[in-house]
Amino acid sequence: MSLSQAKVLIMDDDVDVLSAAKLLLKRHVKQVDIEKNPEKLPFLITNGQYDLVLLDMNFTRDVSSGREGFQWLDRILDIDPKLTVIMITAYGDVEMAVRAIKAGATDFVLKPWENDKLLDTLQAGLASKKEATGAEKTETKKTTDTSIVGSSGAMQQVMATVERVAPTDANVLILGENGTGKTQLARHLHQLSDRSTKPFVVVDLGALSENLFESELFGHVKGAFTDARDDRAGRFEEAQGGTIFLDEIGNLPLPLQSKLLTVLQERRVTRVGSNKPIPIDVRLVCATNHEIDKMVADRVFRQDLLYRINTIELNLPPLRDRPEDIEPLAEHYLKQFRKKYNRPVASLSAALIKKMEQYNWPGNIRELQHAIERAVILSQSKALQPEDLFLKSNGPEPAAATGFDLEEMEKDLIVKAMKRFGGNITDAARELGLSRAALYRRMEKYGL
Ligand SMILES: Nc1ncnc2c1ncn2[C@@H]1O[C@H](COP(=O)(O)OP(=O)(O)OP(=O)(O)O)[C@@H](O)[C@H]1O
Repeated sequence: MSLSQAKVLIMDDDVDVLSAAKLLLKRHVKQVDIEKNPEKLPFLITNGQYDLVLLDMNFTRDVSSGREGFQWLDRILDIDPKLTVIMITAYGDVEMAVRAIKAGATDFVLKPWENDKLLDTLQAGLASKKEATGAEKTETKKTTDTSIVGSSGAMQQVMATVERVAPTDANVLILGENGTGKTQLARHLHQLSDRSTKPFVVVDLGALSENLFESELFGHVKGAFTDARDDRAGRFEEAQGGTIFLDEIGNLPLPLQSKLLTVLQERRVTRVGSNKPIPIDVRLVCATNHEIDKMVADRVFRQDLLYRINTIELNLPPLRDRPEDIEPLAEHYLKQFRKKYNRPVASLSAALIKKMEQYNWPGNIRELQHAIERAVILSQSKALQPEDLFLKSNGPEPAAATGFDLEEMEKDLIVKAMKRFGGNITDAARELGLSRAALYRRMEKYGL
């Protein structure tokens, strides 16, 4: 849809913003209405009379968190999921803009805006929403992407082993730091196996409370404990014929380690509260980011269980040890997120690739994925630039930063407040609980 055909609603509690936007837009769109009170939103959009809503993130009642803006965004998309919603955010609030787009907003504009930029954003928003709704129908059937990106020497070795062992029923233990791709590799292994048409069941043992472990893994019968209102199959039974992936196996408490060992030896599970064993046919893949050998030496992990689960051991190296994989992974995510968020970013600049290769990626592939997602959402250029990529600082924190330096903290707060309010001294001072003069004095002191 072209902008000149669009009916637009602007929702902001600042009347100056409303009148400035209306003045600009009425020359470019078919209809423009303004509204100050967000409570009227549901009523206004229920009849589907608007093509686009320009929505403020920060209503006065909730100036800094944007929470109210998010609530209204949710509400709008509940009523009309196809509506194009463009968020208005204050300068310095990009974090919130990123969250809003992930939550379903089409795009955002920063306040104060440049008129041409605002018109471009609205036009692009209207065009992209249409494409997205068309694509939606074909996406629904899409299965999880199990491809493994990366062809460094280390990954080639891992992949060669995976291809060899996938068709067998050998138990596999995958070792690696958080975010190195252990779950992804387990999925891939399952896809390559003869069990690929059967279930792949993931159990995150790190996220289960200790008293739930047993019934989650092995199931329970009605009345086995207070909350057991019905018979329930455990995850092993769910995985029947397929693969069960036990993530964070290092978290399994010792008593359950012996139960798991028995299940693996006998290939049968017994639901909690029952005495009837059920035969199971599952392939077991486990993973951990703990030093499992050390856990055995410390007697917190049973050696005989380790022997059972690590018939084949795969080591996924951290990303910093395979820098050759960084660029292909970044390209992979660039394509994925460009499509998902309908962004015009086409490539990675050479300077950005260099910056990524020099970084140590403590969060590994997951961190890289999030960094590219954020950069794609925020970037204004065709090629992603180093400044588009927000990274935690390299290496450990300097020793001084571990203490509390009051002056540093004060300076930091002032910088943040000034950013948030786009350099507006009055607003920043109010947020900091200072008079304007006191804020000026401090800014001078810190050379800001
Ligand atoms: N080789 C790869 N190619 C493409 N994407 C990958 C690859 N490895 C991992 N990913 C993606 O990176 C993210 C993190 O991977 P995954 O969850 O498999 O890591 P993990 O090691 O299991 O993490 P954790 O230790 O926190 O459980 C996922 O979104 C996954 O799809």
